[in-house]
Amino acid sequence: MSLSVRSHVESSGSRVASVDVAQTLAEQILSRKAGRAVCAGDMIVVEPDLVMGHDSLSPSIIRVMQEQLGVERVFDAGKIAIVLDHVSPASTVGTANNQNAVRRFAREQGIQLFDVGRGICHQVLVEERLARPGMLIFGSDSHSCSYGAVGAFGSGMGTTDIALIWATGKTWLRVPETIRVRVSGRFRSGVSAKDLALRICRDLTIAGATYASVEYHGLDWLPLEGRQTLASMAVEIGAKAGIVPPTGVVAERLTPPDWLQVHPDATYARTLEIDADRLEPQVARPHQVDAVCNLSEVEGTRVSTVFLGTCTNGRYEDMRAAANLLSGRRIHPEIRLMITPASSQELQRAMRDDTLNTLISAGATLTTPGCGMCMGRHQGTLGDDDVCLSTGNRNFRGRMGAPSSQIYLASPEVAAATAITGRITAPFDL
Ligand SMILES: CC(C)[C@H](C(=O)O)[C@@H](O)C(=O)O
Ligand code: SF4
Repeated sequence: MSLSVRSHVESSGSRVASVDVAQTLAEQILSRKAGRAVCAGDMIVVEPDLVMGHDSLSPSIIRVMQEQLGVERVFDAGKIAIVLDHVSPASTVGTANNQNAVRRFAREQGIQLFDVGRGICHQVLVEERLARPGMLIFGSDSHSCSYGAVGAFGSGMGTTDIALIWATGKTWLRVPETIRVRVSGRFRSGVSAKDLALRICRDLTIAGATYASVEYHGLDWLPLEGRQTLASMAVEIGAKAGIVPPTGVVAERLTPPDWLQVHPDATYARTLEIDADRLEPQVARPHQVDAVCNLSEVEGTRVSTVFLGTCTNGRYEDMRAAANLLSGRRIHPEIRLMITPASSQELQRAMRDDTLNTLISAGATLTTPGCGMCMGRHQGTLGDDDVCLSTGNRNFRGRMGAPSSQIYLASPEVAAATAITGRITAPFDL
């Protein structure tokens, strides 16, 4: 790709590339961070705007930084956030000790810590407006692509890479190619952003966007929570990032920078077209996220547990959608309906109207905001032969507990309908 590039000096004095050719959103964000115009395939060294760590990996990140790299203090405490969300509150002595060590570290270093009960890292960073359009954000969690919901380039990294950023403030990456998903129309009643996310997994498959950035077009009307659902699942198709252009509600809430614009002439490796009008409820069967079919193909499958939660679908609107169906009804007597709000703020929103009361009156069990049973480590771990319908993003074998258990993934609407009948059920069939 040949570029015709102009460079200019911003008032701040830093040299920033401005480009005559159309760039993808990922190229625009990474050009700002690299200080020059970059395109897919370039190797760059960048200084991220924000680096997130959570209770699962922070203990080992701290060890690698201090013991292996020999660096005592983080590069800039103001650019780091730690969230205790994965097994929170702690369920074992080992977890409790690890979390206490992380608390001590955050206090000593002056790092902002979101403690037990505040919520899932990806939800908290958006609520706190720490994640904003145009930012480059890395997190010690594969679903850090979720920050694409607000027009940021978010990506997950492992312990060693995050430890290196905490120590030096820098990291390197290859600028990804971009795959465009172009959505037309709107969802009909009973269909939501989760069905779109699952449809994208079905069409692109788990390896279909390997190392790419995915741009979602045609969704200016989609509310923030729907964008979060969509962006959180970008990693399930192998993507490095998944970015929803910061238009509509996100533009109103977070004022994106002028330089971040969709350019229809940008180079896309591939374009996937989806008609939202014709989308049916989608379900991912065990044990792969792209084993997706129309709900009608698995309708009637017996389940023992329904889980409403996670960074993909644990927000107020998800609980509300479930409450609309559960209002005046009871869940099936052989079903456990576990509800784990994505954050304390989402829980409070559900308390302000009759959402929470409706869910609990229908027989749901409420747990502390956080990841809940998503990874099977507490608050509802599945036993042998349990069959769970989850609003989460992963259905790998044994993820939520026993290796012989099974996980189906679907929307909150399908979760509520299924909790009522005890079998996989479409929301409009009630
Ligand atoms: C524990 C963490 C490292 C993991 C991830 O990276 O995604 C978890 O959040 C998950 O959803 O599987
Ligand atoms: S809610 Fe689930 S998918 Fe999201 S960060 Fe937590 S464990 Fe990972």
